[in-house]
Amino acid sequence: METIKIKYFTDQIDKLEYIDGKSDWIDLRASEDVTLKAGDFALIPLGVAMELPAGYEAHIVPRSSTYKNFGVIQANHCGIVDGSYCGDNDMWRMPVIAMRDTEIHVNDRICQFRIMKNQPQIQFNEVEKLMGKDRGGFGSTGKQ
Ligand SMILES: O=c1ccn([C@H]2C[C@H](O)[C@@H](COP(=O)(O)OP(=O)(O)OP(=O)(O)O)O2)c(=O)[nH]1
Repeated sequence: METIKIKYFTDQIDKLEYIDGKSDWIDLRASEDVTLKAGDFALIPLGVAMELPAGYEAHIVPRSSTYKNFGVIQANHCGIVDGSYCGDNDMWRMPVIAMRDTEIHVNDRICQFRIMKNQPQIQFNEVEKLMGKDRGGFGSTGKQ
């Protein structure tokens, strides 16, 4: 079990909940009404700031139903919340592009997140040649 210190910027959204059993991703809610025209970009405020456990970051992605329900695509595809994003004003946001005219209402569950362990420290060791066999890529194994 890990503990996350959380600050809510509004009492208009339900508290975040870890639900055991179904999916361990945690839904995030819009903390304001947002009206968008097709093609608009917006940073949807998620109404929370958190201090993650040491050595963790968080990944934010859409819910499976986000596009169907709201007609928006997450502009950065996967949001990365660094552990250092833990100040009193570091509210989480979801960057979106509207594909149709749409309304997102306060307290709508718009995306989801999980925490992930930071990768180990990495140093790059430059070489002239790699000894592995070329694998090919980008369709090299065909279609079927
Ligand atoms: O979908 C996201 C992505 C990021 N963040 C917050 C947390 C993250 O730690 C911070 C900065 O993100 P990142 O470093 O990926 O963005 P940047 O474009 O490099 O901005 P910066 O200049 O703030 O580093 O913004 C969000 O709230 N939602």
